[in-house]
Amino acid sequence: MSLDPLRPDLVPFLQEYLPTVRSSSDSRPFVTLTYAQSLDARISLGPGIRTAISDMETKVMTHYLRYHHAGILVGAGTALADDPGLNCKWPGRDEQGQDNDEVRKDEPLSLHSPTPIIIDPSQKWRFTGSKMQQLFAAGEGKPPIVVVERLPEAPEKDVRYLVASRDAATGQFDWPWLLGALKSQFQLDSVMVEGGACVIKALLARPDVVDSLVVTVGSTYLGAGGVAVSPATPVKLSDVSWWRGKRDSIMAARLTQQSM
Ligand SMILES: NC(=O)c1ccc[n+]([C@@H]2O[C@H](COP(=O)([O-])OP(=O)(O)OC[C@H]3O[C@@H](n4cnc5c(N)ncnc54)[C@H](O)[C@@H]3O)[C@@H](O)[C@H]2O)c1
Ligand SMILES: Nc1nc(=O)c(N)c(NC[C@H](O)[C@H](O)[C@H](O)COP(=O)(O)O)[nH]1
Repeated sequence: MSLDPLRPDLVPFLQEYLPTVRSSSDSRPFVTLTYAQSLDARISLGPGIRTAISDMETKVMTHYLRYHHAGILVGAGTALADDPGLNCKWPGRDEQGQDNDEVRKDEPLSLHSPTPIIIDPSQKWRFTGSKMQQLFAAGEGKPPIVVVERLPEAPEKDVRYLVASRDAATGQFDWPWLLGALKSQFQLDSVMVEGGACVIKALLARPDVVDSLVVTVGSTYLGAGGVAVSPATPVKLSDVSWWRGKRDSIMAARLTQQSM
């Protein structure tokens, strides 16, 4: 499936939320948390159900964001439910370094696609047979880094593994450690987090590791059976901007450290 051109006003709208070069002494990558939700704050029709919320205009925007990140991270729940490709289909930048829909037609899509990162402690997802593997084989995407609790006895071909530490309090992988390892061991200086619910909820509470938040709001209700993304406690935002498309709107913002 090919994409429509990017709506030009999305370029200035997103500019201040895109990854900036972080100082080499920074221990973690630039992190953008991004997802699409319905008007009733659902991200899918139900657990494990792949649900299109974004329309073409905002889908292109997601690929534009992918173009600007070195890594793209999802939880195992999303990898299993959606079988995502996680590549970048958006064209690229011209010789002047300007974002441009008309360039890069002849380059392989893998060149500017981010590296997929799957958080899969108990290794339920398989690269073998996935859409991601098909894209990699066709030169249209990169192979993944899978974040695991221990190395598998039979590692999958082309997969790189990151063995992660669990946070003593939550039993979950520790985000600052994990992000730091993606930078120090895999040289990823920017990571776009695409979900799903478990990952989004956890990171909405982490202004210490999230630099930008980009939420697409689709003009649809998914109903009470849908998977909600309400964080455990209130979250305050700053630097809020809205973009309005034909059907969807996009909010870009930053999480704040302030208490309510
Ligand atoms: N609308 C959107 O933008 C969007 C985006 C992504 C996913 N989705 C939807 O979300 C649903 C999946 O959500 P979900 O919450 O089940 O899955 P998820 O993708 O958040 O994955 C959850 C799993 O990831 C692992 N995990 C995540 N963080 C971890 C951590 N810190 N430490 C250890 N393990 C960790 C665990 O195995 C956990 O069970 C699907 O229906 C999918 O279609 C929607
Ligand atoms: N922006 C956005 N709008 C949506 O309507 C939707 N369902 C997702 N979901 C994000 C999740 O990561 C999906 O798995 C990927 O969007 C799969 O995308 P690709 O296979 O790479 O095209 N994201």
